[in-house]
Amino acid sequence: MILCQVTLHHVRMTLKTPFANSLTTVTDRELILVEAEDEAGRSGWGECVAFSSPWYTEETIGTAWHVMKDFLIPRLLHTPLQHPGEVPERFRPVRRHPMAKAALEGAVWDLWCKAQGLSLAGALGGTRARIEAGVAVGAADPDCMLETIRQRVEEGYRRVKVKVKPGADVEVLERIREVFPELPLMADANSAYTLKDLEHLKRMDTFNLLMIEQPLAADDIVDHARLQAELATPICLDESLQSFEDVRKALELGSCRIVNVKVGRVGGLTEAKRIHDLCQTKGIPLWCGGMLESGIARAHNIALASLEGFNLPGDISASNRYWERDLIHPEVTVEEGRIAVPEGPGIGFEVDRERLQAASLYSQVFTC
Ligand SMILES: O=C(O)CCC(=O)c1ccccc1C(=O)O
Ligand SMILES: [Mg+2]
Repeated sequence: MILCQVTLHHVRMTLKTPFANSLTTVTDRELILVEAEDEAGRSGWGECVAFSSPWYTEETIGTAWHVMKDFLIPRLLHTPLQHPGEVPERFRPVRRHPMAKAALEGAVWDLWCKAQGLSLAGALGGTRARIEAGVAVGAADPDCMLETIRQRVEEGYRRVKVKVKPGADVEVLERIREVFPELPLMADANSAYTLKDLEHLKRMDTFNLLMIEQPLAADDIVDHARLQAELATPICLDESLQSFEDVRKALELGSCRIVNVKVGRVGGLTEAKRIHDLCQTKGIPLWCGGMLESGIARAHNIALASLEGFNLPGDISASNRYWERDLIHPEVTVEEGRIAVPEGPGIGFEVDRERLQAASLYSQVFTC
C-alpha cells in the first residue's frame, strides 16, 4: 500500500452540554480529522483527540498539527507499507506526541483494512459482536449529576463514571448510592489529589466503587503504588500510562489494578493492542477510555474494545451522548446497554461529508 495523499481537517463541534472535570470545562470540541488516500483512491480516516489547550496531557490541536505536518506525514507519504503495524517504526525518530501519531496510524489502519476487505475489529483480533457501553457524567452540582445519572440509566447504560475532585466527592457519591445502591459506579479524579489526601481518599472505600481513576498526579506511578497499598478500591490509571512500557512498569510497581487504554494517549492502535495483550496475559482488567471524540475515533474505540481482553465497559457511549449530529452514519447507538461492532470494511461507518464540511474550519492537503 502506498499513501499518495493525506488531508488534515480542523473541525469544531459544540457539545450538547458542557463537560466539566477537576481541571476544565469543555464546551466546544476542536478535533483534527485525518483522511489518508492510497493509489486506488480509497480513503481511510483517523482522528486526533488532543484538546484545544494542554489540560489533559501536553499535546494540543496546535502541537499535533505541527508534528503531523512537519515530521510524521512526510514519513508516511510515498514509501510503501505492508501493514499498519509498521507505522510506529516509521515514527520512532519522533519522540512522544502520541495523539498526533495515533491519528495518522488510525487512518492507515482504516485504509489498509478497506483495501483488504477486512473490518478493523477483525483485523485487530476482536471477537465480540457487541461491546458493553459505559458513560461518563461530568462534574456538576449533586442534584444535576443525580438527574443525569437517572437519564443515562434509563437510556440503558450499565456502568456510570462520575468526575470527582476535593470538595465535590464524598457528598455526591453518598447521594448516588442512596438512589442507586447497586449501580456499577466509578469515580475519575483527573489527578485532583495528592498523598496528603490519603485519609480522605480512604473514605472512597465505603462506596463499593468499581475503581477510582487517576487520583494522583498525571505523571506519577510511585505515589499511586503507595496509595493502592492503602486502598481496597482498585486504582485505574489513565493519564500516567502513555505507552506499553508505562503500563508494564505501573503493573510491576503495583500502581494500579486496572488499566484504561485510550488509543490517542498511547500512540495508536498497535501500541493499544500490545497493552491489551500484556494485560490479558497478566489477568489485569482493561477498558477503553474516551476523549469526547467524534464518531470517527469512537468507531476506532469500538473496534478495539471488541478484543476479548477489554473485559470492563469503557467510556464508549452513543453518538447522541455528546452530539446533536455526529460526523458518521449510521450514528453509534446503544441498545440494552450494548453497542454493535460493525462488520463492514475498515471502521465500518461512513464519514458524513456534508456534516464534516459544516464543522470544518480549515483543511490542508499534503501530497509530498
Ligand atoms: O465520555 C468520554 O468520552 C470520556 C469522558 C472523560 O472522562 C474524559 C474526557 C476527556 C478527557 C479525559 C477524560 C478522562 O477519562 O479522564
Ligand atoms: Mg480519566
